[in-house]
Amino acid sequence: MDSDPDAVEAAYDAAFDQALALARAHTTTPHPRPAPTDAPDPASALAEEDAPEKPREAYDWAAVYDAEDETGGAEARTGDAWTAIEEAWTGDVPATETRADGTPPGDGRRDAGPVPPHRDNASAEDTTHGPDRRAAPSSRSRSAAVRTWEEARRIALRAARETVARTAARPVPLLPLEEARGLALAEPLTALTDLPSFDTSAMDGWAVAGPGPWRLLPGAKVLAGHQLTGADGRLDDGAAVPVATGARVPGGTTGVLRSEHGEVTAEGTRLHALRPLAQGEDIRPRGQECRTGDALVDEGVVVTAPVLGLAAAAGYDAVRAHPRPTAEIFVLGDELLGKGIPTDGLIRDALGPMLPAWLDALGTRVLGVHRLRDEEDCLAEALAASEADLVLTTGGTAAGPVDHVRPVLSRLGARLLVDGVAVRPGHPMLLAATAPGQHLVGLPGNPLAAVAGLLTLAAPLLAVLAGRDELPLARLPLAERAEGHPRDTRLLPVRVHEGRLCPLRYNGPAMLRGIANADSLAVVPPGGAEAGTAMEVLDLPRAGGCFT
Ligand SMILES: Nc1nc2c(c(=O)[nH]1)N[C@H]1C(S)=C(S)[C@@H](COP(=O)(O)OP(=O)(O)OC[C@H]3O[C@@H](n4cnc5c(N)ncnc54)[C@H](O)[C@@H]3O)O[C@H]1N2
Ligand code: MOO
Repeated sequence: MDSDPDAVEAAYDAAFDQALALARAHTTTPHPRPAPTDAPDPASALAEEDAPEKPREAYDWAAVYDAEDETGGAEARTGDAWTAIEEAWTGDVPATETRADGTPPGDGRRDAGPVPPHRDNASAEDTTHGPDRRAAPSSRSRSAAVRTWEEARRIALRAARETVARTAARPVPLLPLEEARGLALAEPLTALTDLPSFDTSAMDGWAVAGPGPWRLLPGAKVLAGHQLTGADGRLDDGAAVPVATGARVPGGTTGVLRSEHGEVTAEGTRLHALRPLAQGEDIRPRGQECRTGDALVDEGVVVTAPVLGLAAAAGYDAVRAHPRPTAEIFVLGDELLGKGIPTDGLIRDALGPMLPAWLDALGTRVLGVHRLRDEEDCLAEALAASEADLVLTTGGTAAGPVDHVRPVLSRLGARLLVDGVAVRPGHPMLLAATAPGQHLVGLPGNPLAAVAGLLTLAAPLLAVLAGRDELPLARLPLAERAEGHPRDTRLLPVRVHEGRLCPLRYNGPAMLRGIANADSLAVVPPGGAEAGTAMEVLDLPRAGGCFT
């Protein structure tokens, strides 16, 4: 892209006008209404409270997408654009009942294969049990209506909770501290000792007994990790002994006089205080931080660097922690290059390098990243063979000629729990139950849309599978107005500056420039939000997985 700002603006203008024309033209195109069906919708049956008040329409994603994609840097005009796009949506579009491949039932677009036998161990509410792995090609999987962003997250959480409930008997390993880093504690960390475990000097100076001046014990001192030398381990009233920070103070000590607050006279035998010394001053009493058996850290808290330190200080060599859930990534697209400069209509795969780092930070063990060609059989084979707790695909979630994710899920008998989310970018994202205890998140190919899918569906699911505390979303005020989508939630890359959220440019679905410079994603409600409004923010998992 031309780096001249005027040229960029002009390009956006042109693209935008074109998109608007497309969107407007689209209002005249009637959408097919799917045949009604009485069959229950598994994801709707999942929870009554998750059901949208009324079914959302199936969007014409192409028209909307075209407009959105080109406007990442030109937010000022999006209000008008959204209005026009909104008009384009008012056509005859309801399609709440679709097959997993996105086609209405009975349109004969693809032969989904024979109906799989009914599983007798799973109910319609079951969000965890997909078909048996490598099950025979099966019937269509039926989708839910497009979900709100909040509903989608709740469904992902619930799906994971049900999986956990079914596998609760799985033993939780006792892991050496160094192996527990990044995992969630499976039981509370309770102190195995008092901390400090002895009365400790907080300063370098002298341990003194009673009021001064004091008599210095000849040749005696107490260093950290050592006993009092040259005395019987106790200080009598009126006595003092040099002491180091961290040393155990001798019995009888009433305070520690800092080295800069004392003066030694009479050829090293007398100690005078240069300022008053309070009773107990600069002594850390035994048990000041905790007593043996006190709860130090709750179950579900991630073992971060400070938790590791605290566990060690409190006497632990090993802790019980939830093993990392596993994930396997399938990056789809014939256009993707693994290295080098993009050329000849080919582009670099941006998701293969990005997702493992984030999954690692989300507490996941990534089993592999595989780039697959846009071939249905190849995808079906790969998905059926995966043993990961969470399978992630990138690309192929839309309705193009090589968008195979939904058809393949249908073929494998997977059940769509979330089939499109009212969020921008990323609305073709999906969540499916693919096998007992296994889920699949289909991330759209557009890179920022993939990030949105990762944080909307995969992050809550993985948090539960990893036994982690569910982190409440933080709220911060907006530094300026955030443009929103008229009807959908918008996830907007933001930087936090002086405690306020500053929206970033280059936030189009195909762009990573905004998110790469972002601290978080702001959850912008439909219609946008004015400066000063407190917005929910999604923390971006920090790559590296150190949680420090
Ligand atoms: N007829 C329709 N077209 C589109 C729809 C639709 O519903 N109907 N949805 C649009 C929306 S919204 C999005 S988002 C994308 C989703 O597309 P897919 O998930 O099918 O992804 P692809 O078509 O494979 O790729 C989209 C875009 O992203 C680029 N891409 C894909 N993978 C990568 C990667 N690993 N690294 C970098 N870039 C990647 C790809 O080249 C495309 O440009 O579909 C819209 N169209
Ligand atoms: O435009 Mo799409 O919304 O990137 O998912």
